Amino acid sequence: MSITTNLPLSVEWKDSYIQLLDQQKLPQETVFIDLHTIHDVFDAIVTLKVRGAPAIGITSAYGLVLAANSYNTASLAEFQSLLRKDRDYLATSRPTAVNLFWAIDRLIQVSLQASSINEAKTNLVHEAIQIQLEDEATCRLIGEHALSLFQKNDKLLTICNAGSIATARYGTALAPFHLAKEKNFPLSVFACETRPVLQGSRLTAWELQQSGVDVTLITDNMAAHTIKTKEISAVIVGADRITANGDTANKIGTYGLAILAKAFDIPFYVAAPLSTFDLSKETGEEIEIEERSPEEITHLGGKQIAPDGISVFNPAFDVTPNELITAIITEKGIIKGDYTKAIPTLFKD
Ligand SMILES: CSC[C@@H](O)[C@@H](O)C(=O)COP(=O)(O)O
Repeated sequence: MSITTNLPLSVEWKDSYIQLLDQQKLPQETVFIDLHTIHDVFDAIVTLKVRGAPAIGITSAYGLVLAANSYNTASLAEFQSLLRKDRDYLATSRPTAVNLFWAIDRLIQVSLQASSINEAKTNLVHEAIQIQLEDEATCRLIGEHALSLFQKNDKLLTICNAGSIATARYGTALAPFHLAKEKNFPLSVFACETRPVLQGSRLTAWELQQSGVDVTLITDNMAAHTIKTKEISAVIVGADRITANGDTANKIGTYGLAILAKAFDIPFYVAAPLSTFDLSKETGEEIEIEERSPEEITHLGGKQIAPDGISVFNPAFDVTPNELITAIITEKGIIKGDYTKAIPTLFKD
């Protein structure tokens, strides 16, 4: 597999601990932090030091490995029960991205199949590494499929950071840009800054600039004007959870872009791995939307920008209804039309 970018890995297993790219410090500083306990992992997820659905999944899987390696019990049943408790603890870190639950449940299954504690510990670390390796291959395939939808010199619009640092590598919505660079295929992208915590300006602008991709930063309220005046050909976004009917939760602001895409009659694409689908939920109504602290809105860079005591509503995600989604791009190919019928075909071998 060829590697397109020199971007650092956002998550790396270092035999006895996790090395994490601190995404809160970007773009000013490229700082790595070491996570030694499941509590370090919980804190890193809650404080967005690691964010992006697949990266949260990978990190939480390694978090369970850290937990498992710390248990001091001779009983396999007790080991499994401790791991289940720690799984439940990590599950309370952030509710919306299903990749978190998907990854930690994979590790629980592995622990239940083991016949000794040593076997469980070995298999758990192998499974976590496997999740990360699979995600890299998956994201590259998503990038190839996405690129097949674009023409030379297309200008796209995106929001948040669904990039290399939100995944094992390449990203989902940003994968076609990394691949286009590798293939000398001219593409450009406008990145919405993504209030309130600026994943677009801090992370996407940084990541694509590092990779030499033609990226232009705009504020979120410039999207309609930009689509019109810059002749944007399509919008492409990532996803945190896709339900059985194709409704898609992603970063707050995504729904608005989907409505704009319809108004301008341009395609609206969602790029996501199969690990982001939640077939236990029929529609987006059932997705829990994380609400985060008011300070993310009332403060910017540590400075207060709103009056004391103001009421704040701070949902971190919104749900785009399936009828606004032109196609969903996955590692298994591109689906469109009746998602309730198309999505199950992705899960057939
Ligand atoms: C490939 S990442 C896809 C999504 O997780 C991404 O678009 C997103 O909404 C991330 O939100 P965040 O709050 O930064 O974790």
